[in-house]
Amino acid sequence: MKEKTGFNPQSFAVIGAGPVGCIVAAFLAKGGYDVTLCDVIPELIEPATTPGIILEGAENLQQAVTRTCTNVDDLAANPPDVIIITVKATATPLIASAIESFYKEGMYVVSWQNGIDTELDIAKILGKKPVMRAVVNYGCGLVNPGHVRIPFHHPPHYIQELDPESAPATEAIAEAFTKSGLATSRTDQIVSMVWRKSVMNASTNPVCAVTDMTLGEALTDPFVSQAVRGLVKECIKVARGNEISLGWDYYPYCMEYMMGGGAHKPSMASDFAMKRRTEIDYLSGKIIEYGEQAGIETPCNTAIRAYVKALEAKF
Ligand SMILES: NC(=O)C1=CN([C@@H]2O[C@H](COP(=O)(O)OP(=O)(O)OC[C@H]3O[C@@H](n4cnc5c(N)ncnc54)[C@H](OP(=O)(O)O)[C@@H]3O)[C@@H](O)[C@H]2O)C=CC1
Ligand SMILES: CC(C)(CO)C(=O)C(=O)O
Repeated sequence: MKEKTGFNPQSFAVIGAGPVGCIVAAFLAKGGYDVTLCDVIPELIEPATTPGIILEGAENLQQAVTRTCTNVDDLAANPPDVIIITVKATATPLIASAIESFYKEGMYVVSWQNGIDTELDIAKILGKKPVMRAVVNYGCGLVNPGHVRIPFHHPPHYIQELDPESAPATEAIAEAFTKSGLATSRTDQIVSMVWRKSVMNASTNPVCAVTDMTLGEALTDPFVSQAVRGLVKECIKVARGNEISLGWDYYPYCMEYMMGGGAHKPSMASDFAMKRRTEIDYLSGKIIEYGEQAGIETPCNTAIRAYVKALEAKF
């Protein structure tokens, strides 16, 4: 069952019971898989077994998971075939370290997150072989613990392994997701896919966080929308400077995708509302870092990162 060519995942652990993790856990459980949902906050996982996770909006479903736990170390007793990481990017290294204590050959770990290079944080600890990166194409928020509102869902989601030898396992995991109702495709262009999503996140998440605006409001406000467009153009320059292909039609695609977000407040706005650390280092921070690498100035990203960091410091 765990051989390279015959990987057939049956058990999944989802780490993080925020809206993104609840969606993954509910779909995989509906697909008939053994699903453990893990979160450090007991109240967030409590409803996941009874009455079950509730999804509403672009997807409508009520589904119980197999079990829950409050500590990644609890997974050691019965290690799952696949671990899906659905926490904010800043928590990834800590989780990878916890997984290391019970990791064994044949287990796979997926970064189902936003942000640039999150998968490298995992690979630094576990090596490349078990690590996969995904690009998530839904917008969501928690109404209550275990109750998720999904304003939009644009399948498919994308996934790729870091080590080419793990490609058959990626195919098997994508198939399990797809069979469960979350259409997911294996790609060999994950870096481009991550950047296509991250340019949107870097251009809107911090702006919506500091202005407390929805995507629709930020993109239609005469002044704020100029800031967003400036960020998008700067991020595109940085991608090009690093020879990362976004596709010839990227600018209109990206503006349309973000406008389609309408009344959704990006996840960084929820972080501000809850006074939590944000993913700014994995969005604007990475754009600035890659800009420096290619000799491209990034004044828009540098400014928005400064505002987010200054406000974050007050939490
Ligand atoms: N919300 C959205 O619309 C979308 C979000 N994304 C991305 O998906 C990822 C997850 O997002 P989201 O669900 O909004 O995140 P949330 O922060 O709402 O949920 C993550 C949960 O994981 C918990 N957690 C943190 N560390 C651990 C740990 N060591 N063990 C167990 N649980 C832990 C967090 O607790 P605590 O709060 O205490 O840290 C939190 O409850 C992010 O990268 C986000 O950018 C992608 C697409 C859409
Ligand atoms: C806004 C959205 C849904 C897509 O850009 C997102 O990824 C987030 O909320 O972090």
